[in-house]
Amino acid sequence: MKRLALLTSGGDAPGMNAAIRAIVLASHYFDVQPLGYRHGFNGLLEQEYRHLDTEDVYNIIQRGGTILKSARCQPFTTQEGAQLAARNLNEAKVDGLIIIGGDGSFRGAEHLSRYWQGNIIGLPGTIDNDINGTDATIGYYTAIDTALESIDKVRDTADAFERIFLIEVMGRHAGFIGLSAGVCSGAEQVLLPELYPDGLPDPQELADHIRRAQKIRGKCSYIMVMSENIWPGGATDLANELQTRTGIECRPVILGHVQRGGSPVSLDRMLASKLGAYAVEAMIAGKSGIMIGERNQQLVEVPLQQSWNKSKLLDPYLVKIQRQVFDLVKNGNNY
Ligand SMILES: Nc1ncnc2c1ncn2[C@@H]1O[C@H](COP(=O)(O)OP(=O)(O)OP(=O)(O)O)[C@@H](O)[C@H]1O
Ligand SMILES: O=P(O)(O)OC[C@H]1O[C@](O)(CO)[C@@H](O)[C@@H]1O
Repeated sequence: MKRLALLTSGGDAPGMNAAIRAIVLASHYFDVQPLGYRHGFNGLLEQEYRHLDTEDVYNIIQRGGTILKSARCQPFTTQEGAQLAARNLNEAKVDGLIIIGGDGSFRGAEHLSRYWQGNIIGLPGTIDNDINGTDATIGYYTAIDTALESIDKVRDTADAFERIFLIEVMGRHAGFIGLSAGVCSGAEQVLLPELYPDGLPDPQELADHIRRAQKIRGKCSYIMVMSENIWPGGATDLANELQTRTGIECRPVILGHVQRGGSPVSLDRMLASKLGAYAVEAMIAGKSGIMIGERNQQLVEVPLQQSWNKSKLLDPYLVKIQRQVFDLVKNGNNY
């Protein structure tokens, strides 16, 4: 292993820079030359890369985003795209490629491996935490805290005005951010894709829950945390629907891309640092076709396909306590 390349792909996530830093420092430590490709898989198609020195990763561990930039790349998904990427990697004399991204990026890794003989290792980097085989993904913990900071603030004003708020968080297909932010903010209701596998939540049930809260507690604040995509038209349309059904004002708040930014929290920096350094060691040991993850504080090597061919499950105990034990409205409690 003489020359190792790395790129960040898909939605950026806080901690990607910490992973880049770990890979670059470990590469230099083990006498391997690191190349950084920019703009995800686009960089492979455009030969947009440069050598990374230790000074390139100085002072980035605390920064959100990714110094290599990230992107989605449709042309890469074709046979011609992957063949071009393979040719370019060979031309740049790259022996191994580390891809930091989500499950889509890992599918891209598999696609590339059909045309390129070099070693490929994935590092789970996405705020969604929807990658099977690792307890957490780089960026997830920061996204929860970012969402929480906003939800706590909304609660203050909701409490003062005794209002109903629907707060939309990220996670198109996965409710990890929604569940964690809901539990940690003491939300009265959480709407997550995993809870409604066969369709939409019943708006009448949701309206009844709000009405019952007010019957038990009197006029009061009420927070519903919902994953994006759970309702057509999102929080705005659902707020309108529930306002019509309850006759009570319901306000939407869409947190959006703020959840992707910011300085990574310590857990994300730690995870990224471990996974990044280990990925280099695994490369040098000749490993390929794997994702490096962490389970029960142990580093694990997971075949890339396993990272997406099985859905990662929400913590069932957390779901249970949120929906049963903590549902004071359903339990008829006025606190
Ligand atoms: N089935 C596939 N075959 C080949 N390449 C793919 C495939 N799926 C995704 N990719 C490549 O990976 C890129 C990133 O994938 P995607 O947009 O799904 O993000 P991701 O890595 O899942 O991250 P996140 O979920 O955090 O946004 C795509 O733009 C595409 O270039
Ligand atoms: O920024 P984009 O391309 O609209 O992607 C948004 C999606 O990316 C994610 O932030 C994951 O990175 C999802 O939670 C969200 O649905």
